[in-house]
This record gives sequence, C-alpha cells and structure tokens, in this order.
Amino acid sequence: MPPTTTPAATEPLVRVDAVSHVYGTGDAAHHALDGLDFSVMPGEFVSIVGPSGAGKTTLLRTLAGLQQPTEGAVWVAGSRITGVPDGMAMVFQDYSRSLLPWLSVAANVGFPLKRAGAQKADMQRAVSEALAEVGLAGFERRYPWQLSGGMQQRVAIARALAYRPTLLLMDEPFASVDAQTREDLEDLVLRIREHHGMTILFVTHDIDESVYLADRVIVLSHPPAHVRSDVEIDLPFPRDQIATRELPRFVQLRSQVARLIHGE
Ligand SMILES: Nc1ncnc2c1ncn2[C@@H]1O[C@H](COP(=O)(O)OP(=O)(O)OP(=O)(O)O)[C@@H](O)[C@H]1O
Repeated sequence: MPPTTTPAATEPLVRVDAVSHVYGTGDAAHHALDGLDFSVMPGEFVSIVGPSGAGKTTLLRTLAGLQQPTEGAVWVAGSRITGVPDGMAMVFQDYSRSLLPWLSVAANVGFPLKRAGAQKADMQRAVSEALAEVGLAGFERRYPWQLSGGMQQRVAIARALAYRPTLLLMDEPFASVDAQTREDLEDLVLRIREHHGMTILFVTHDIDESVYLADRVIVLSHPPAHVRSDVEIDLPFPRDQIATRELPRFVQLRSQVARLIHGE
C-alpha cells in the first residue's frame, strides 16, 4: 500500500531536546534555561514569548548554533547542531548594528551569499529579487544610514531572504520601529512566509504580535525557563491587521497568552 504521508511532512524541522543553559559558574552562576522541550514542524510559524529576562534570546542564540546548551541538544533537519546550521538566517532587533554602514544596500543583502561563494550573476539576481520582495527595488545603491529605521529592517529581512533559508529566526525584529511600520513589517513577514513556505521562529515581547503572526505561541516561564504552555493559534489566514484583531477568538487567545506570561 502506498504511504499516505511523506516522511518530510511528519518529521519536525527543529527539535529542542531537554535544553538547559547556565551562564557562569559557582556563586555567579545564572540558570537561564531549564530543560526546554519542543518541536517545530516544517513551514510552521512559532512565536516565543515569556516574562522579561526569561531567556528568549538565549534560546534563539542556542537554536542558531551561536552558543551551545550546557545540557540537552538542538536538532535541525535531523542533525544535532554544533554551530550555525546550513539554511538558517537570523534577523535581530538592532538593524543599525546588524547592517554594515560602509556597504551599500545591495552589498549588505548580498554579503552572506558572497561569503558562501555564490556566482556574481546569481548573487545579483537573488539581491534584486529579495529587495523587490521587501519593497526596496531602486534602493540598491543607497547606504543603510540613508534609510529610515523601517527601511533598514526591510534590508535586514531582504538579506535573510536572499539566502533562501529554510529556517528563519527573528529576535524582536520590530521592537525598534513605530507602530504603523511594525504592522507593515508584520504583514511583509506573513507574505514572505506564505510565498516561500519557510519555517519561522519569532521572539517578541508583544503579545498581540505573537498571536497575530503565528500558528503556535510557546510561552516560557519565569527563569530558569521551561515551556509553560504551547498555545495553538486557530485563527484563519490570511490575517488582517484590523479584521483579525477584532475577532472574539483573537481577543480570547491574547488574554490566554497574557495570563500565561503573568503566571496565572
Ligand atoms: N552572556 C551572558 N552572560 C551572563 N548572563 C547572561 C548572558 N546573556 C544573558 N544572560 C542572562 O540570562 C538571562 C536571560 O537573558 P535573555 O537575554 O536570554 O532573556 P530574554 O528573555 O531575551 O530577555 P528580555 O525579555 O529582556 O529580552 C538574563 O538574566 C540575562 O542577564
């Protein structure tokens, strides 16, 4: 009998297996993560929220392979990660520090591809496509400091996109832009996700944003952090900044997540 599902559809892309992290030693030791366990399926959009200082950035840095857990392991596409995995890109909150001010917009977007040894023509095509996708066609020759904060964050998103990642990690990417720009960037990320089908893990302090964007919201506990709850967001797609946020189910879910963060 033929299989009814392909193996790829049933295997998680990311598996966080009993991950703990302790910074420092002895009296100075700080237990940030405590036995975190969860999985993310290919194509899922998962928001990660939690109280301030819960360890969200520590978790994302561990997922990115930028630091090793003191206990447990992270698996991406079936391989235990010991460094930055292939096919992963990351977008940080602080675009002014993540973009290189002495490089043009195009050179910033092409930077990871150049380092990976891409052919010039392929790189130029990927850069143009990515900039067009984030609404910055025509800005190739500008420098990051000539752009608004929201535009700089679009450049950072384009740089991630040009790399064609299967896994995109985003650490509070819209925390430093104004409210209208934030909504525009949220919808940009949803469109990108729909277009490319990539898997996205998105750390945010903003409860409404976590619910608006995601298929699931993982709520971390007070430190040392464990997974306090894993909330399925059963809101229909496509999402709309006004209509989705008006839905009674949206209001119910955001209250549920808020209560969980506050420890109720
Ligand atoms: N390199 C480090 N060395 C020592 N302690 C650290 C280091 N990085 C983070 N910490 C500590 O680990 C804890 C978790 O930090 P982390 O930045 O991961 O939390 P967060 O949930 O992202 O914080 P926030 O809500 O403020 O964004 C904090 O108490 C922080 O001071």
